[in-house]
Amino acid sequence: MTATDARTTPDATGRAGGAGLEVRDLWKIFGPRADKIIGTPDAELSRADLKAKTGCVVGVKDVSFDVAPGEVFVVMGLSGSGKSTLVRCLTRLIEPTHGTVRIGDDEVTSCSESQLRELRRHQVSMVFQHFGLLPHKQVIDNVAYGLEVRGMSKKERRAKAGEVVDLVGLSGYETSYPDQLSGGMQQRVGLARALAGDPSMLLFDEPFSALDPLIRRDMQNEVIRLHREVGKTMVFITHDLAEALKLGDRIMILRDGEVVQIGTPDEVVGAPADDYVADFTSDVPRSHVLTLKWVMRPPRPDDSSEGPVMSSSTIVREAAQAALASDHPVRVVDDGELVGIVDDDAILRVVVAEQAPPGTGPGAGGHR
Ligand SMILES: Nc1ncnc2c1ncn2[C@@H]1O[C@H](COP(=O)(O)OP(=O)(O)OP(=O)(O)O)[C@@H](O)[C@H]1O
Repeated sequence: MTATDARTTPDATGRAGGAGLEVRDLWKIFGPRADKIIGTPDAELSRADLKAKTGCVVGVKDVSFDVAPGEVFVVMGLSGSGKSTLVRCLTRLIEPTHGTVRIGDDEVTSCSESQLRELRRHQVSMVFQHFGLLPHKQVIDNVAYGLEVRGMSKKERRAKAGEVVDLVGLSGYETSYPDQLSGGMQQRVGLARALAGDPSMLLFDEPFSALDPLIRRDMQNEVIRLHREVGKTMVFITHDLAEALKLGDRIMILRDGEVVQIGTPDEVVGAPADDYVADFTSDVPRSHVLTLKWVMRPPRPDDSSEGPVMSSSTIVREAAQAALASDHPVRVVDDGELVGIVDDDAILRVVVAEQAPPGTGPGAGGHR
């Protein structure tokens, strides 16, 4: 998902698709002498034991991951798992206790204060749950605010803001004030404001959790559409698995500040790393997420060569109709090579499992 659009201008690095992110050995421990804990046996204590012994709380514990330019990377976990702390450490709104963060060519963890300001103004934008709009400014000026801070002329910034207002579907509301807009529309202003400066990365911290379910769905679709149009790298925090599965190219699941699993949606659902992830994913309609890769079997010499041909990344639900309508099993072909066969009953097992009690269907354990 790295499409670009004529409206997108290249970022500071000359790319339109966004910057990559590299996080290594990142820790955030809140409390007294937190930096003395890393590397000692105390660092291995559970969160509760460490708090009891030292008064310190582990927010993020030894987290490493990479996000590719243009990727949508979702960070998911229950309340208190460290999502907000992690995302704030990426631009040092919270100072990490240990570890390195690189965004594009910048090593964030060794930037000076002025370099950090530049990075936050030009490279990385954040969208929060609380929109943080300026109530006395019109939509257009809220969107243009970051450009104003950068010193762009009024004419130029209004022109740029007009473009992104259009991009997020708010044309006609340029002169409205935030309190005249619904929650969903206010969050569109938040999105437009984040996009206005052509950042190479967008960080979303539970931006839609306060919205009604239907509006929330619209906004998720909006993010998918915007991503197709502008192709920015996105790191999206949520505690909602359905949102994570819908938006993420990959998902990182946190528990008590630690990484439990990093994988594509079908990997997280098809091969949960442990019971914690399995519990999370047990209610997911598997046919909506699992791909043929998870249900195919190796080809046999006596298999029919007349079945419908599909790639292993086809979602089971999308394959079901053609597969069940055919008298021959599906031939799974990747790059011209026959890699597997999907029989009707493999499809039915997934579909029927959706009616079964959670956790009892195929794939509820860890098959890979
Ligand atoms: N300033 C702070 N001082 C001490 N502990 C903190 C501080 N900020 C966060 N924590 C603790 O760090 C842990 C991770 O919190 P964090 O807010 O990052 O989790 P979260 O996954 O974002 O949760 P939520 O979804 O509720 O926002 C929690 O145990 C929290 O109590």
